[in-house]
Amino acid sequence: MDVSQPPRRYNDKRKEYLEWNDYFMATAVLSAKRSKDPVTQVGACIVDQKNRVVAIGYNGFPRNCSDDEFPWGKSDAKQSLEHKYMYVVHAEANAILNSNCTSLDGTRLFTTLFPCNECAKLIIQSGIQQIYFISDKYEGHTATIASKRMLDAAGVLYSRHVPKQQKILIDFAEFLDEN
Ligand SMILES: Nc1ccn([C@H]2C[C@H](O)[C@@H](COP(=O)(O)O)O2)c(=O)n1
Repeated sequence: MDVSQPPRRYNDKRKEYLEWNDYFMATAVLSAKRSKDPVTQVGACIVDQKNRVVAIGYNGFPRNCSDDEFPWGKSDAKQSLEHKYMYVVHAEANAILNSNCTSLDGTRLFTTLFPCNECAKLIIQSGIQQIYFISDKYEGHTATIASKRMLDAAGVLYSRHVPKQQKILIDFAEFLDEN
């Protein structure tokens, strides 16, 4: 073998890189891993027209509202002060609030769960133009019907993300000192 020339494989572009949309949705999934919700962990990632990540968020209680004091339970009593829905900030809302840019006009939102009606209001008002989602588990629920009604009226596109790579492993050891 001609040792002066590295094996061909090191001369060519790596081929197993993440496609853009898988990269952005994986960022949303990773963000969801920060959620303390025992039932549903949601992550969101907002991307601008130059494929820059400008915001990420996950579902959780507001700042200074302790995850160990506020309730993570859920009950049928919609107005109960003892269930999470009264307090949790949705992942999409957190992403919008966390954005590091002055305007979200023309951006895309990658979210692990289809936005509810309250998030749809924020998405529309913030100028987000397209939504990619993984789960629509609340399809047919009132909040989702209202969400889609507003998104359709406002011309915000939404579609289910179809991953090129079904699984992405994060193994920190892979980045240890080169062997
Ligand atoms: N579009 C949404 C909808 C819900 N969430 C959050 C709110 C809760 O923490 C959780 C849902 O809990 P479940 O009803 O499944 O027990 O997901 C969100 O972040 N974005």
